[in-house]
Amino acid sequence: MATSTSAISVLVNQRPLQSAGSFIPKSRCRKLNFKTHRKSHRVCCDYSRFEVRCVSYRPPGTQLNLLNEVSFSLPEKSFGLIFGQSGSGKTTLLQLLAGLSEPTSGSICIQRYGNDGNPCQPSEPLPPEKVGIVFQFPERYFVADTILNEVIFGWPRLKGSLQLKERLALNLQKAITWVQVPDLLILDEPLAGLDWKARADVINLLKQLKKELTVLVVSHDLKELAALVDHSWRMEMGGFLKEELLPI
Ligand SMILES: Nc1ncnc2c1ncn2[C@@H]1O[C@H](COP(=O)(O)OP(=O)(O)OP(=O)(O)O)[C@@H](O)[C@H]1O
Repeated sequence: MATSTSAISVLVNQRPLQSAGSFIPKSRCRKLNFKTHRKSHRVCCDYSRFEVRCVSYRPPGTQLNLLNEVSFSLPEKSFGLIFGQSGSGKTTLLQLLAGLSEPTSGSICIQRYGNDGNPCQPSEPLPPEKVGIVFQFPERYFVADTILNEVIFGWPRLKGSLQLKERLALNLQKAITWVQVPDLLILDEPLAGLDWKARADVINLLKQLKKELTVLVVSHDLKELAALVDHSWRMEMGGFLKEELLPI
């Protein structure tokens, strides 16, 4: 069973990876009139973080918050792990990060910092196209092994349309290359239901991906992922998140 491995491939491997450090060009200096600085001067942005600020979520038509003032941040090119009891709200949080639902309050953004540790630009909302998501049950969402095959799945399969298909496929390939890899990759239970070989493959893949992008994982498999983890949080029942070392 290698469902999750192929799902990650669907989202990532078919596209060229960004070169290391391309998330924010090193020491990109801009002339800014940024509010935290009293007067306009040269500001150097050295690194960035994905920041979730005081996010609460209540599904439309319900009376209960699934997430309650969740705040955390993840530096670029680091590996974060969220663990916690079933039903505490972990998947709900990932869905907000991927832009599949909107927070009821709070914000999800990218904040760039200078080498003095202060913000060097106003924060920007995290655009959904910068986020790749591997769902807990990818087989429910995908039918093919590559993005290209997935997208052209419904295309005409008649003999005579081969040329048209080739042309469309070429255009698609260009579009996919243009979109490139996400900056933030989130994975919901990437090891669940896999045999030992597939689990080892996914862990190796995550190790490689961590060099290229920021990774956030929700998992119960804490021991197997521990070596990769830079930051971890526990989601408590009721959708309360707190920073906590892995309990292993
Ligand atoms: N649209 C919705 N409306 C109402 N309740 C919902 C909705 N979506 C999820 N829930 C409930 O919110 C809670 C959190 O669900 P969520 O799937 O985020 O938990 P989880 O921590 O990811 O659990 P698991 O580890 O089992 O995947 C659950 O009790 C779930 O039933």
